[in-house]
Amino acid sequence: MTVPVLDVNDLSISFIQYQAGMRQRMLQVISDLNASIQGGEILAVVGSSGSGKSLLAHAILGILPKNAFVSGSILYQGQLLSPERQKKLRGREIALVPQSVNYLDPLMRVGAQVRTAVRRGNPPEEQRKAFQRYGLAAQVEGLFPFQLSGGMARRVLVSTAVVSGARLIIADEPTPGLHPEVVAEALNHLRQLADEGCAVMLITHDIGTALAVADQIAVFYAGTTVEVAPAADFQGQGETLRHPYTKALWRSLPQNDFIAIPGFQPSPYCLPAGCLFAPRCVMKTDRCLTAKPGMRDLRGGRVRCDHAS
Ligand SMILES: Nc1ncnc2c1ncn2[C@@H]1O[C@H](COP(=O)(O)OP(=O)(O)OP(=O)(O)O)[C@@H](O)[C@H]1O
Ligand code: NI
Repeated sequence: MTVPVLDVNDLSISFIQYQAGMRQRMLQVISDLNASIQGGEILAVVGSSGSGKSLLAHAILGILPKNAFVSGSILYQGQLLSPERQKKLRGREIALVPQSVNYLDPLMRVGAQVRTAVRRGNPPEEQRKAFQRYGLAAQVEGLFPFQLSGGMARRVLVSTAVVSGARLIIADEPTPGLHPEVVAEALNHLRQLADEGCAVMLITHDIGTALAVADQIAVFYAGTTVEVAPAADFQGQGETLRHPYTKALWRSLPQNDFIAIPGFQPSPYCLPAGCLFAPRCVMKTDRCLTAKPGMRDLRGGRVRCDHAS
């Protein structure tokens, strides 16, 4: 088997919080999270707000806040991603396509910004090649970020990732608020990069977006991975899916049963003792309320549920 470009094993993240009287406590926000991406593959990370998607991206890039305490391991090309290695690879082999144009410097022309990201070759030449590839007219390089439309801004952001020559591309929520054509275009760009051999992590809360381009879907819930499934398993009534949450999420979509899952995702301040989904689960037993299920292989995917079959 080939070595995955990215391999996240049992990642946990806690924040040290100081309370009155110098007391401190650890707030666990990510628990035993797993994810892995091969070159040529798009892994979509799907989960509702607060499930830990952005924290995973920040942990990979090495840009977590200073009070974060991390355990578990993140391997890049089979080797541990130490803080030194993260610093060396960030913006070179590992690139972020950020959420919005706000990540661009508002006072710098976009062509110049993209040129500073070039790691190989002649910067103006590489920048122009990227703009041409993404259908940005030559005069766009002279514009400031506020002069770009939403679609142009996405193309500039993806150009920045491409000129860096990255092997691992992390795209955080590239879609909300964009026109459907722009969304489709942004997703196509990610697909092209994967087809050229990159490993792509697409972070989204929308399963529809994920299914449009991803090979694998990792479903996050309350800071952990409950399931990793091939995209093709999201079909019909969800019979081929593994975790009760994934099945319920799939059936809750408007195009399916459109029935919301009762209850709420627990906050890091009051996580359940056993399975994090147990309080909302129709399959729970007494054991689920006390014992945390591990992640296991099942039918070509992975699941964190003792009852899944
Ligand atoms: N610096 C921090 N200190 C304490 N808790 C934090 C910190 N940053 C994030 N969290 C908590 O960690 C959890 C995961 O946050 P994260 O931003 O990764 O969620 P997300 O899945 O990206 O959500 P969204 O879809 O809204 O972007 C949330 O409960 C959030 O409140
Ligand atoms: Ni986020």
